[in-house]
Amino acid sequence: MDLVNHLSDRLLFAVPKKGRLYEKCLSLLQGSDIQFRRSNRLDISLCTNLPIALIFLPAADIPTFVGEGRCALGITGVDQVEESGVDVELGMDLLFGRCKLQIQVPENGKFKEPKELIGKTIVTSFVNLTKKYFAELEGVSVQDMKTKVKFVGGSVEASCALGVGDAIADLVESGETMRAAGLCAIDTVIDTSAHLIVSKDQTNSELVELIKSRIEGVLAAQKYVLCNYNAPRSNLPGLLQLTPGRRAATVSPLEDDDWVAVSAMVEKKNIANIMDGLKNQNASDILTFEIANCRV
Ligand SMILES: Nc1ncnc2c1ncn2[C@@H]1O[C@H](COP(=O)(O)OP(=O)(O)OP(=O)(O)O)[C@@H](O)[C@H]1O
Ligand SMILES: O=P(O)(O)OC[C@H]1O[C@H](OP(=O)(O)OP(=O)(O)O)[C@H](O)[C@@H]1O
Repeated sequence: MDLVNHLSDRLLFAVPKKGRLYEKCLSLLQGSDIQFRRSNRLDISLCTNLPIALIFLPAADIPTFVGEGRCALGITGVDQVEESGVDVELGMDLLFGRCKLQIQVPENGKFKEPKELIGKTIVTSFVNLTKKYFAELEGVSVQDMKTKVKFVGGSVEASCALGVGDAIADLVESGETMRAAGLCAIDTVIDTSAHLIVSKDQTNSELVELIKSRIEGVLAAQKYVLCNYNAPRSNLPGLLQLTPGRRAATVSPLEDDDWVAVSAMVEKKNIANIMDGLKNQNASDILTFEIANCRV
């Protein structure tokens, strides 16, 4: 099929083709019912149920494609957006791919503070962010700074041991890679997480809003459970303080006038404590349900 000729009337949505964000993006697309089949080795997939084409790109290239208006939407890390310096709208924090770009030095080496690295060589995949950081540290423009910033495309953590640089600027999530390489962080350049990014030139706001609303629904379904219980009417004010719901709890009458049924969305991470509190205030038949999907 001549794919390119099928793109003109579709919204182009750039998603990472591999790496740390890939699996989470696929499950977000699945939860949003954006259906597609990805053919082997092909980086463009036409959606079968919406006028969208998914463009699979390296996470680092997505800001450029969206920033230049070639793709209306994209998913990538804020670190990549800041590194590219493009003007895109940060549409939504997707709450995964959370990590920090940090300045790291050999653990038992001579450098303890960022200022001691002025004039030294820093190795990174984030050349622009690292230059900006050191230019600010030196109090000069990027052109006039003394610190040298060297690009490598991956395995940045090996650079100090191999003598390629004095320090590195690299992403840290659990800290395992850094510790295994005998490095420690002495400062954070930027905190990052995956975001939905939106082109300022996009022309299909209706479809963009539909996709945003579906993704918001997937995120809310991950964050909340539905909690149902029966409550003595007299205890309702105290019980509703525990389960106020996202907007408000649903309270329905029961055959027994002294009791009501309550249904509310509750944050998953608090559910055990909330159920204990409901029980202490004489609620009964307390049930919680996973939310498969929702619109919020
Ligand atoms: N350890 C991590 N934990 C969480 N998010 C990360 C981590 N490493 C990278 N990311 C996020 O994922 C984005 C893409 O990084 P990744 O290393 O997967 O890129 P890649 O170069 O496309 O893939 P690969 O490393 O497989 O070649 C980063 O810009 C960052 O936002
Ligand atoms: O703090 P941690 O949980 O150990 O994660 C940090 C590591 O993850 C990223 O690399 P990745 O493994 O994606 O491969 P790369 O080095 O090829 O970029 C990053 O560049 C670090 O090396």
